[in-house]
Formats: sequence, C-alpha cells, structure tokens
Amino acid sequence: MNSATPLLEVRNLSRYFGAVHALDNCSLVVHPGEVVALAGDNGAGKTTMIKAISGVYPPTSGEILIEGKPVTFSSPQDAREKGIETIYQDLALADNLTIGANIFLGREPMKKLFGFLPVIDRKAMAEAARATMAQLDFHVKRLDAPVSNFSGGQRQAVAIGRAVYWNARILIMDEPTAALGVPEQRKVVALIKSLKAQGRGVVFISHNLQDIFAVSDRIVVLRRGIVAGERKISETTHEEVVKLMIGG
Ligand SMILES: Nc1ncnc2c1ncn2[C@@H]1O[C@H](COP(=O)(O)OP(=O)(O)OP(=O)(O)O)[C@@H](O)[C@H]1O
Repeated sequence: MNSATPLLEVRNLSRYFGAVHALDNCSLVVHPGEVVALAGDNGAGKTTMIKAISGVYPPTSGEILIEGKPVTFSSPQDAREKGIETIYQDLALADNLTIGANIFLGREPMKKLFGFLPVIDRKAMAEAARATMAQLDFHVKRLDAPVSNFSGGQRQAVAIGRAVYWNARILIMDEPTAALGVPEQRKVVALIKSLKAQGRGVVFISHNLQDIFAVSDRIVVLRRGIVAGERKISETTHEEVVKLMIGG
C-alpha cells in the first residue's frame, strides 16, 4: 500500500430515500492514524453516511474504497470483515458478562477438557481481554466483573477493545462522548488518541465541538445532505464550524 493511499475513501456517495436526498454526492477520506470528525445539525446526513460506510444501507450511487480498492457491502458483517467496525451509542454490550466474554460474544475460544470435551477457554478470554485493554492503555482491576459495574467511559473502552481485538482498521464512533461526564469524556478522547497512535482510522460523529477539537485532525461538515465544508482542525475555529453547520 502506498502511504498516501487512504484507509477509507468515500467517493461521490449519494443515498436517497424516495424523494429525500439524505446524502448527495458526498466524499470523505480517512488516512491511517487519522481522526476525522463528521459534524452537522440534526438531519444533516451523518447517520446515513455511517450506515452507508458500515454496510447497513447500500448507496444509491457512489463508491467506497478501502486501501484504494472499491468495495461493496451487502451487510454490516461484510463491512466488519473488511476492517470497518461501527460503535453505536448503545455499545451493544451484554451487561451481565465480563470484558472477555463481551469481546468474544458468539465467537468464544474453545479448548478440550480431558483431551476431548469442548469447553469455553475462559483463561484465554481473560488474557485476551487484559492484553487488548492494555494495548489501549486502559488498565482494568477486575477482569471477572460484569460490565454493568463499569462507568460509561469504561463501557466505551470495552466496545472499542472488542473492535480492536477483531482487527478493525477503521472505527466509526457515533457520539461516543454524549451522555458522559467530563472526566469520562476525557477518557474516551484518550482512547481515540491511542487508536490513532496505532495507525487506525477513526470517523467520529459528535455534536460536541470541544471533543471534536480535542481529538480530530480534520472535520467534515454536512448540511442537508451535502458536504458544506471540510477543514483541518488546526486551521479552523468553533465559529467557522458552526457557520458551516447552519449555513448563511
Ligand atoms: N430510513 C429513512 N427513510 C426516509 N428518510 C430518512 C431515512 N433515514 C434518514 N432519512 C432522512 O435523511 C435525512 C438525513 O438523516 P440522518 O439521520 O442521516 O441525519 P443525522 O445528521 O444523523 O441527524 P441526527 O443528528 O438528528 O441523528 C433526514 O432528512 C432524514 O429524515
């Protein structure tokens, strides 16, 4: 792969729902180690964009490329297999299970008891959980505790850990800091920075400009289904972004 090749490229993507043009000719690139914020007012098209990238909605037209190769997804599973993992606000965690069990949900490692009886390898799950969370610089005291005991930021870390364990190269995060207190928001920002340091690409949807400016390299602003503007974070201001969001 050429180092200039984006990890993810969305090229002139449109998605219509009958007469509603939820997205019209929108483009977006994410390079390795880059965090791109996707911003926009309610109804701007953010959710439609992430659903197109994650295999939920086939685009009406346009292309999606991963490392320069055109791809089409027939399902979220398909997108996942190509390295795109989407973390929605509900996080899709099983509350009564441990971090390890959440990472392996439905794909548990097995071992043979007495050389023939297949059982879940809980030790391997716990070790994978520890190593994965350490990779994110997130140190958990109780690997045997159910995730229902965890704070919002810790739960977000488990969802990210699951994506990382299964080799997601591009993580799409829908409002990961919404509904969190300030210290927890900081933890999530730190987690996103560690994904970036590992060379993964992140698309980060948020209404919170402070978080966007704390963690993103670039921002793509959608307005009523079109890209209203794209800026490097180092070259823009909150005021300019708000103007792009509301227009005029
Ligand atoms: N399944 C659908 N059927 C019809 N219209 C839809 C559908 N999904 C989205 N839309 C329309 O597409 C437009 C973009 O919606 P989308 O949910 O992508 O915006 P958003 O930026 O995510 O908004 P929010 O911040 O409120 O979640 C809206 O006008 C919405 O009503």
